Amino acid sequence: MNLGVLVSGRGSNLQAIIDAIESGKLQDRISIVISNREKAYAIERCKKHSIPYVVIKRKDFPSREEFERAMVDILKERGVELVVLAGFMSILTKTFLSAFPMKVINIHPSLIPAFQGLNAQKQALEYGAKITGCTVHFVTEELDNGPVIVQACVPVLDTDTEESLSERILSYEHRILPQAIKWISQGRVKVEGRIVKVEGAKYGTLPVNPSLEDF
Ligand SMILES: Nc1nc2c(c(=O)[nH]1)N[C@@H](CN(C=O)c1ccc(C(=O)N[C@@H](CCC(=O)O)C(=O)O)cc1)CN2
Ligand SMILES: NCC(=O)N[C@@H]1O[C@H](COP(=O)([O-])[O-])[C@@H](O)[C@H]1O
Repeated sequence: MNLGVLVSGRGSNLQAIIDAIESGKLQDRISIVISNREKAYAIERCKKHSIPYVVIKRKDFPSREEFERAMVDILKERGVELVVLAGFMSILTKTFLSAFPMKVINIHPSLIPAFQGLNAQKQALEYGAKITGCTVHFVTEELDNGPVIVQACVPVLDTDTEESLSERILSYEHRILPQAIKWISQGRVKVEGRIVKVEGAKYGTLPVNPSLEDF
């Protein structure tokens, strides 16, 4: 599958995809990386791994619609079959999503629908949660509440700061995101309304549901 990865920041989830491809665990290829921030460290990762990238900034367009259309045009030109939001910090509208129906996935650092939006890790701490986690879901117009592909539970420690909890969650993000991409690439992810089933995957055992097979 041709992947298009959208980023805004450090790019550690992008790196997890790169590592999975370079190790042979993923047979897919990253056709293009789009960053909406010029100084995103994810861009340095693209340079290091010779991955095509482009910076497309919202402020360079008169409307959100034209911003999104510019991204769609590049992704279509590159023959992208699956769009992966890997720390992409802009809410997508129908303009973008209608161009890739049920072909956009996102990694979110909580067990959605809990703690949607920004700073999910901080929300969990402030709530006093003892368990949080991360989710890979299909992206819909609704924010952080699309059909769930896979979730991982992560404990919250009394001593946790936003940084320590974020790092613990990231260690699972870096596994469930490549795994979700692999399952989609294998054609095993079936969506019926809001229900997602991964054919042949083992459900019901934590901390990851369904159980990972490759990461
Ligand atoms: N239609 C959707 N778009 C996006 C989703 C989604 O589920 N549906 N997921 C997000 C990723 N995300 C959390 O996982 C997220 C990203 C950004 C925001 C947000 O409030 N963005 C602000 C700008 C914030 C900034 O620039 O710092 C905005 O777009 O106005 C919330 C959640 C990706 N898109
Ligand atoms: N609401 C979206 C959101 O909070 N996404 C989160 O941003 C981080 C990006 O890290 P990365 O740039 O190192 O992959 C990740 O923790 C991802 O789950």
